[in-house]
Amino acid sequence: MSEILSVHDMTQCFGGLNALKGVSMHVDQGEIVGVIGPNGAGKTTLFNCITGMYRPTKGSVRMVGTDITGWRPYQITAYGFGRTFQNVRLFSRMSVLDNVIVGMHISTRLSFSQMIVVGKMRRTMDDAVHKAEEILKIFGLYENRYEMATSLPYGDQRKVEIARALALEPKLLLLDEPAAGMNEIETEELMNTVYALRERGNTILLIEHDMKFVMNICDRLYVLNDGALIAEGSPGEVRTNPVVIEAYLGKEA
Ligand SMILES: Nc1ncnc2c1ncn2[C@@H]1O[C@H](COP(=O)(O)OP(=O)(O)OP(=O)(O)O)[C@@H](O)[C@H]1O
Repeated sequence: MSEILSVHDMTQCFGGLNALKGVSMHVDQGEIVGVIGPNGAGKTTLFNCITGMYRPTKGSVRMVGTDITGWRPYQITAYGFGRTFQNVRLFSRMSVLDNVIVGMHISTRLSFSQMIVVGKMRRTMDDAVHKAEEILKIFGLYENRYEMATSLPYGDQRKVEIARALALEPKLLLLDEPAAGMNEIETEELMNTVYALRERGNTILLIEHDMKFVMNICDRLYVLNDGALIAEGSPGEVRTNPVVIEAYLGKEA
C-alpha cells in the first residue's frame, strides 16, 4: 500500500514542556487512522506540526515521499492536506453551497478573495457548483445547499466543514474531533459519511475522544499519552492493550 503520510521522531517543546516526544507514525492510501489519548496528550500539537501550524522542535513529516517539514500551512494545504478544526469555522453569511465552493479556491487556482466573489456569482461557476453539489450529496446536505450554513443543526455544520475540506480533493483529510458535541444520531450519521468517504477512496487521519466512533471507524489507531506514543494497532489490539487501559481507557470508564 502506498504511503500518504509519514511522521518521524516528531518532538515539540513549548518552553520546558515537551508536548510531543519523538512520535513516529504513518498513514497509507485509503486508510482511516485515529489518534487518541487523554486531554493534553499532544494530539492537537501533532496535527499542528503535521499541517505546518507549528514548526517541530525536532523530527520530520513526509507526504507522498516529499519532505514537507517546515512548509507553511498554505503550502501544505495546496500540496494536499485538507483539515477541519475542533471548533466549527464556517462563513456565517454564506450558504452551505458557497461555503463548500470557497474551499475550492486552491483547486480552481483562484485567490481566496476571488473565491468569495465567485461564491456570489455561482451560476457562472458551473464546474465548481457541480462538484460542490456532488460532495454535498455524499453528506446528505444537497437539499440544504441554499440555506445559510450557520442556520443548520450543529451536526450538519460540522459536515459542511468536512465537505469544504474535501472540496480540495486532498490526498489526506485531517479531522480534529469530528464527533465533538454531536448527539448519538448525528455521530451515527457522521460514521456513515466517513465510511462513504473511504468507499470513495479518501484517506483520513482523525483525532477523536468518542471511543465508539473511533473503534468502529478506524483501521488503525495510535495512542498518545503525555506526548509519547504508548501503543498502536487495530482497534481490537488497542482496546485490549493493558498499557492503554491503564493510561486512558480505564480512566474513561
Ligand atoms: N501553543 C502552545 N504553547 C504552550 N503549550 C501548549 C501549546 N499548545 C499546546 N500546549 C500544551 O501542550 C500539551 C499538549 O496539548 P494538546 O492540545 O496537543 O493536547 P490534546 O491531546 O490535543 O488535548 P485535548 O484532547 O484536550 O484537545 C498540553 O500540556 C498543552 O497545554
